[in-house]
This record gives sequence, C-alpha cells and structure tokens, in this order.
Amino acid sequence: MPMPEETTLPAGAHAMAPSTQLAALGRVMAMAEFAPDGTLTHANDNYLGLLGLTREQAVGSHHSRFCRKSFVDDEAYQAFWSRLLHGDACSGLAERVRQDDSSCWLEATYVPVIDAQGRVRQILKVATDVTERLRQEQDQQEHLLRLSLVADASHAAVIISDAASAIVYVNAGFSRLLGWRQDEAIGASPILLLAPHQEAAFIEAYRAELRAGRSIEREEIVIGKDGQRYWAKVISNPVMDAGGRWQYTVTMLTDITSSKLHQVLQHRALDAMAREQPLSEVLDIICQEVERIAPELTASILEVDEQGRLHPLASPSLPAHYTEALDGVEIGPRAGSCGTAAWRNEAVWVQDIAHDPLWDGYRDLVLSLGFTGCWSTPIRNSRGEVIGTFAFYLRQAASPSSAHFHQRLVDACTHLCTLALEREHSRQRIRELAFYDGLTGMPNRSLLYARADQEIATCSRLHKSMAVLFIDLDRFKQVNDSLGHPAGDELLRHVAAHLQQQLRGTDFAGRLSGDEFVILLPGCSADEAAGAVERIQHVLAGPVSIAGTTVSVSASIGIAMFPSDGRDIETLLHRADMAMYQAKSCGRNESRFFSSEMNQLAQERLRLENALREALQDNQLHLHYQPQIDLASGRLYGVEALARWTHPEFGVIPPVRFIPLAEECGLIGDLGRWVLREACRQLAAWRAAGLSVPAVSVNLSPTSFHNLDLPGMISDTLARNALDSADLTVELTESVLLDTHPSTMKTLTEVHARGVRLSMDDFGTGYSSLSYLRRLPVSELKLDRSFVADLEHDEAARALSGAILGIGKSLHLTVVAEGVETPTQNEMLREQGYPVAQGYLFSQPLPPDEFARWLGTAVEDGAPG
Ligand SMILES: Nc1nc2c(ncn2[C@@H]2O[C@@H]3COP(=O)(O)O[C@H]4[C@@H](O)[C@H](n5cnc6c(=O)[nH]c(N)nc65)O[C@@H]4COP(=O)(O)O[C@H]3[C@H]2O)c(=O)[nH]1
Repeated sequence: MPMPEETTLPAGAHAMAPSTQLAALGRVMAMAEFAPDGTLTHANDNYLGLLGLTREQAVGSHHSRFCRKSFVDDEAYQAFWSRLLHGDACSGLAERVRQDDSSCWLEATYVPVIDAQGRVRQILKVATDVTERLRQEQDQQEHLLRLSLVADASHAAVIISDAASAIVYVNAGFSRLLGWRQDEAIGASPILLLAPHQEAAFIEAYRAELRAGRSIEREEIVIGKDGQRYWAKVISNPVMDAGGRWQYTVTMLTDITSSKLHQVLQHRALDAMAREQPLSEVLDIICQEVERIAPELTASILEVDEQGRLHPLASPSLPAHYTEALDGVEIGPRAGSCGTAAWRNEAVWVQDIAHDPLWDGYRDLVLSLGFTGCWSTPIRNSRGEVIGTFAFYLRQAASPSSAHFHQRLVDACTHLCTLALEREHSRQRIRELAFYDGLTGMPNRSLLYARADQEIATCSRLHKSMAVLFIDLDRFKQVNDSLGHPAGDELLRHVAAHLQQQLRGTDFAGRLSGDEFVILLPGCSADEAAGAVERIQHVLAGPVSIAGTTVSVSASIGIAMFPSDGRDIETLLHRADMAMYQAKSCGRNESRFFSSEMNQLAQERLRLENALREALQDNQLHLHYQPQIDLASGRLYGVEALARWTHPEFGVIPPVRFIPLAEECGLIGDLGRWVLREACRQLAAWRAAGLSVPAVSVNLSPTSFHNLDLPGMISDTLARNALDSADLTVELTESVLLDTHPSTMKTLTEVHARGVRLSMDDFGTGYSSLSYLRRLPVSELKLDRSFVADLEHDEAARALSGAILGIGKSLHLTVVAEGVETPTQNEMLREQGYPVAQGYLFSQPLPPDEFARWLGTAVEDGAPG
C-alpha cells in the first residue's frame, strides 16, 4: 500500500459549520475532534464504527493510537501535526488502524479551528471510508498490469487507438514485429503508419464499421518501419463508452506471412496441378506468383538431370535467349548460382554477380539483363537428391529485412517445386510402367497397339502401305535355360538396343513378350520391308558376349503388309506371327512374307491341335510295337512302342507331325503318361497271354522330365501291371541335354535309380558332346538310322557306326542299330559286333495283335525276322 499522502488545503475553516449541516454531515461521514495535543475529544458513531472502538475506548486517546507505528515514527507525521498546529488544513488518504489491527483507508480532511487570538483550539476531522474503493482500484491496477504483461509477451502486435485514430498504446510485440518504438508510434494513425498504400475510401469504410460498433477481421499486407512487407491477420475491436460512442479501438496484428505465402502460392499451383496442367505451366504459375508478391524478384526454375546437367523448366520473365543458353550447362563448383547450388546441394547467394568468381564464364549474359544478384536454392526430392534449382534474380541488393521475407518465399516455392517435379516424375514413371517394357525400355504391347492404330489411320488417309515385322529370336529358350535368366535378359536388352538403332523416321519398335519384338515400318513397301529385314538380320547376326560366353544370335522374321494382309493391328500381327512361324520352321535366321496359304496352314494347324486334344481325351491314339532283335541269338530283345493316330476326318497323321504339335500346345506331358500306361498294360497283357516279351521301350520328350512326379508315376504304373523296372526302357533324345530345367537331371537320375533303363535315341545326329554320356545315367545307345542307311555305300558311315559301337562298349552300354532294312545292313552290323538291331527287315511297327501273331510266327521259325 502506498503511504497516505497528506495534502494541505487552503486555510479557511475558522468556525464550525452551522449545526444542521453538521448533523447532516455527521450522518454520512465519520467526524472527530482532537485537542491541539492530539487527544481525541469527540467522535461520532461513524468514526467509532470505522475504527471498531467504543466511545470510552476512543475518547481520550492520542491520535497516534489510530495510526500505524511506522507512520507515527516517520518525520511526515510530525510535519503533519506541525502544519495543523500552524493553522493549515490537511487532507488526503490516510491509513488508520482498527481495534482488531486491520487497516482502514480514509479520505480525510483535518481542519484546525482557530480562535480570535489566532491560536488553534481544536482540530476537526471529517473522513470517509475508502477502503473498499481502494481495494477495487488496486485490483484493477493489478489486472491492467497483468494485461500489459500479456500484451507485451504476445508475438502479436497490439495497438490501442482513440476515436480520432491516434495510437495511444502499442505493446512490445508491435515494436518487435514492425520496428517502431512505442514513442514513435504514439499519436500516429495505425492505417497511415502500417498500410500507407490503402486508399481513402478504404480507410473511411474501416472507420465506419468501427464507429458502428462492429469488429473487423481481415488479412492485409502491412509494411514495417524499414519497408519490410508482412501478411498480417488484423482484428480491430471498437470499445464503446457507456453512451454507445466509439471511444477506442483495440487492434491486434498477427504475422501470417509464412502460412499466407504457402496458401497463396499453393492455391494457384495446386489448382493447376489438380487440373493436370503441364509441368511447365504449373512452374510458370509459381514464378509469376512470386513476382507478383515480391516485384523486385525475377524467378527461375531449372531441372537437374541424372547426368548433372541443367535444363530450363520455367522463367516466364527471363528472355528466351538467356534460358536457352543455360540448357545443358553442367553443374559444378563454379557454375553460376544455380549450377553451384545443385553441385553443393545447398543454397548459393551471389550478391555481386559482376565480381563473384562463381559467375566466371556466365556473367556477361546475366549482367546485360540488368541483374546484379542471384540466389539459388536446390530443389530436392523426398530422398534428398537434387532434382532442380529455384532461383531469384535481383536488380539491386536486397535489404537485410527483405532477406527474411525472401527466405520464406524460397521455402514455400521449393516445397511446391518438389511436389510438382516429383509428381511429374511419378507420372512419367507410371507412363513408363504402363507403356514401356521394364526390361528393355522399349514400348510395350499397349503402346505398340496405340501407335499402330495411329500409323494405320495415317497410312490409310495418305494411301500408303505399312509393313509389320514380327521378330522372334532363334533358340532363345536354350540361351535362357543354359546360361540362366539374367543372361537371357541381357541378350534381350542387347537385341532391343540393336533393333532400336535400326529405326528410321516414323519406324516404331516394341517388345510384345518374351523374345518377340515387333517393328512397324509406316509408308514402307514390300520391297523396302525385305531390305529392312535383311538389315535387321545382318545387325543381329553378330556374335554377342553374354555372361562370359559368346552367343550367336539370329532371328526369324515374319512380315505382314497393310492394307493387303489386314487393315487392323490385331490381324496384321497375327499374320506376321504366322509368317514368322513359317520362317522358323524353315530353319534359323529366315524370314517370310505372309501369304494366304500360310493362313490356311495355320487354320489347319489349329484344327489339328483341337483334334489332338480330343484324341487324347477320347482315347483315339494307339500304340504300334516294333521288335528289337538280339543279333547273336536271333531272339526278341524288346519292343519299341510308337504312337499312332488315325483321325476320322484327317486320316492317318504321322508322329513326326503330331508329336511336335503336342509339344507346342502343351499336350506332350499327357501323351507321355498315356503311352507309358498303355505300353505297360500291353506288356502285361502279352505276358498274361503267354507271350515272352522281354521289355518295352517308350519315347518320352524332354519336357516330360520337368515333372518331378514322373519317377513315382512310372513305379506306380509298373506295380499296377505287376512289372519289374527292368521290363521298361525309356528312350530320350539328345535334346534333353540342352534342357537346363532344374528338374530334368533330378528326374532322370531318379528314374534310373528305380532300375528303369534309359536309352539315348537317334545317337550320333545331335550335339555330339560325348562328355554327357558320362553324366547321364543311360544304359543304351540307339545308332541313328541315317548311319545304317549309308552303311552299304559310305565308308565314313561304316567307320562312324564302328566308332559309336566302340564308344558304347567302352562305356558298357548296349548299342541298338535302328532302321535296318536290308540283309546286307544286318550282316554288316553283325560283323561290326552290334548286339541288337531294329528295322523293317525284321518288322514294321505293328498293332498289338499283329505283333503277337508276328512273334508267334517268329518263334516257330526260331529266328524272328
Ligand atoms: N525308314 C525307316 N524307318 C524305320 C525303320 N524301322 C523303324 N523306323 C521308324 O523309325 C522311327 C523310330 O522311332 P524314333 O527314332 O524314336 O522316332 C520317333 C519318335 O521320336 C517319335 N515318336 C513316336 N512315338 C512317340 C511317342 O509315343 N512319344 C514320343 N515322345 N515320341 C514318339 O516319332 C518318331 C517317328 O516315329 P515313327 O514314324 O513311328 O518312326 C519310327 C519307326 O517307324 C526302318 O527300317 N526304316
């Protein structure tokens, strides 16, 4: 509590007031009379009540009894009494002590009563209790103090202005945000100070709202003391007096520059992105918005490619010749602001282009445009890699205060640029995934079809032809199987690259699937197409080093012509595919134009394929059996089961036709299983009928050995027919060696392990690697019939058959000579030491009952054949 201040009233109360007035005063006020020595002589009830004393307790006490000791001991107390005794009235706020030692505050006036001789006779005191009022005032002051503490601590700028729009108060936040000290702001008009650009009409409308007692909330650009611009949220609240008149305005400004920058920039840029506007337009919008917000800046956005080169993306206010000159510039430690920023992966601010060494070699171009500074910031993707730069060019040095604002612009813009660039990259990636083949980077089937439709439409309009080339690599599967899939992929990439190098003008190449490629040659005649095919085959023919091995590549190519072979891409591709199939069946590295006969052949093939499927389902296939003769004893060594198919409509179809077909259309597994079951059943049936047939051989294609269940299936079949594993021989061809399917060797070994003999068919014609004979668990070789056919006339054939027998013997393998047709051949083989022979000389392959008859006859004769 402050010390009560005792002030002196002008002297003048020389006599008591009239009694009626005093009585009235006594009813509302505390009144007392003191003797000049300070003794209380009279006190009214109000006075006594105020001090909490009875009249007896109070009257006769000295004045000091009612005061705090600290006051009584103070010089001020003596001075107070001296003034009174000197005849001066005193009035002021006084603290007095109640009976219970609590304080009460009085607004008191002491008036000395002076007699005719000029002596002080008594001192009258009139007082009002102001304890409650003081408490309220103190509370209010504390409240105000707390309020101003809050206002000062706030980041917001608080302004209180009066009805004449003069600032009466600003908080510390105001000075912090806008730069003016309190004494500089007081008295100024808030709008003129902070928004001098506002028009008179705006100011009047603002004031009218406040005058009407309505609050205002707006987002405005305000300008600080040093010219720095901010976006502020401005809330003005009018304070009205009791009569409803506008007295004050409390205005609060919050800095929303960052969020507003994001909002303004984002609104337009994101809107453009949502509308699927091209990247360059989205980035142009960002630059234009920046230049609108900060006209002292010229913005530019560059892309950094994977090779570290710059490419202009957007710079709507820079001349084209300047941005074109930047295209392809390599980033580096001294490559202007942008090239250096991208190189360092950090912002580079060059304030003096004319002298900064980073601009050596580039400065003339930019100085001639009037720019003196350039601030460039890297744009990074979500992995932190630099994908572009965002730069401001300045014509004059920026003030330190605007640097803060510019930094905020950079932050907002680089964020948006990242978004736009990453979005563009993802769109490109999606386009690539949707339209390009991931392995080779070539257009995929979808893009190929779309492009073909366009080209067909163009060729049709211009009455031009177009060639569609269907390219299939020869023996790609073997590369894939023998060298592994990564090597196969490498080969495909190699071929794709070479094909693309062959394209000219509007030519278009795509990968259809696997090792199938398609090339469209719009406007190309058949002759020109033939030339292109020759060129392609020549380019592909060279040996390629893949996975450390040299591989010779070749391709079979089918050609279909628009419009003669088809008017839509599906038909053209289908026909080019047929032509390719024909080319392939003629050997490697061939090409064929589509012809209507091919179409017929293809149709027939399709019919045959369906018929074979049905034949297998409906048990229309049969087995014929050809005897194999032990040459030393003339006895039956075994029989070879050979599949036969007579179609009700197409007639007899030879195995050389339907076996490859079954292979191609995936029926070979079913066929093999059927042959195994049927041959074993027949062997058991013959034996049951008393015929002595030592063993049966069945042919299985390499694909059958992919099936790991094959050994189990063989054992089951043998068991079901009560046969031993030695009763069965499985013939396989040398092509099984080229089959690198992981199951093949395992299945072969397992079949062998179960005691089933393996026989190598057509030996001597295939891949001529003898080393495999050690690896494969074969027990028998079958000399190919081509050697036998030439035995009589060809010395070399004789030598070879002798050599093959020698190999067989040295490896302890039985060698069976196939295709023995004449007694001379038979004799020669016998002389060479061949143990077993098979051929028309002994018997054609026969149906089971005929074979039974043949065997009966042969047994009777004692020497079959
Ligand atoms: N010129 C001549 N030919 C003779 C002579 N002796 C036998 N042949 C024929 O030579 C072929 C021997 O069968 P392959 O070499 O395994 O050759 C078979 C075999 O690779 C395949 N094949 C036949 N049946 C099956 C089968 O059930 N499964 C599989 N995977 N292939 C089979 O079809 C090929 C041809 O079979 P076929 O037409 O039955 O032809 C048979 C047979 O009729 C002869 O003295 N002179």
